Amino acid sequence: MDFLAGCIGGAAGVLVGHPFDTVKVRLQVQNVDKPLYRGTYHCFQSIVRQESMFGLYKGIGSPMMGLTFVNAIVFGVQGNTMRYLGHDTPMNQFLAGAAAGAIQCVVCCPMELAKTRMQMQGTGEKKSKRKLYKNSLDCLAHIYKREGLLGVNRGMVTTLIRETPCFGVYFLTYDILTRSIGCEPGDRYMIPKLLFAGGMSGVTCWLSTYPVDVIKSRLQADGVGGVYQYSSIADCVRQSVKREGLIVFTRGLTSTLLRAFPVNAVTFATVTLVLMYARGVEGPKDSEPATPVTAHHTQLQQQAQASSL
Ligand SMILES: NC(=[NH2+])NCCC[C@H](N)C(=O)O
Repeated sequence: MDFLAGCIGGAAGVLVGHPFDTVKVRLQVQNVDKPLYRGTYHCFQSIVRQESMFGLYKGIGSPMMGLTFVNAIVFGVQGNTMRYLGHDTPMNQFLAGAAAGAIQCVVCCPMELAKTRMQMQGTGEKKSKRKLYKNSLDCLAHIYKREGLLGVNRGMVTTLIRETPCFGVYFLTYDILTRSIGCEPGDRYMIPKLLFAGGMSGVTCWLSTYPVDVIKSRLQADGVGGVYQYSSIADCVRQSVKREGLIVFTRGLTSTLLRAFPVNAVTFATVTLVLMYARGVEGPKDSEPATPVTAHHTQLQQQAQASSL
């Protein structure tokens, strides 16, 4: 059930947040010597003006297919790891989230490679008239044909470095917030509280490893137009800091945070509600530790039973 709930939550999140992600990638990867965009709003405006609203949704195929599946893995692995760990402690919340974050990289890395390439296609001075890739799957097929499995997993190391701690923070933050603001069963403000806790979990986790995300985007966009700038992660960091200073690690951060709150508010609230109502019958067995999402529906179930007596 965790997997299905993660699927539904993931799809809801992608629809809400993809335009913000496109702006983030464009700002992270643009050539600082000849910048196309002055900032977040100018980037939004330029994309809509030059590429219509559809320009903001370039590359959505990949995250729509991938993120939905990724969220299914994330919430499925996290829920089952919590059951395996047996006790609901903050450390176990972090560890279960980190395990989920590491495992989902298998899908997340190729998905984000295709997304990044599609989002960068047709931009900058190397704007090629002929579109190289028809869609995200065609993009991955091209890369696989040219560079094999290694090529399709370009950016895997930075993705693992970014995702493993980040998802630990993601679930730990949600656990702490939902317990401290009290998403009590029958609480008339439960939904807004779930949305707030989910949104803040997304913001916190993106902030926790954002510099790594900048490097990952640059490595995955490297080679668009055939010119490779970076020979390694260290080389990418060195060149980026040398040319732009430490401020480079904040490129696209505003758009990322504007995206992170609504996307993760919707994702976590959707997952929690789907689990609550879908598990209304069984609820977590006594032997199962409550994960944040299962804790909610157990409380709600008790409330519902009490009120029906
Ligand atoms: N690199 C990260 N911040 N990973 C966490 C991603 C959380 C959520 N799936 C999102 O897209 O916002």
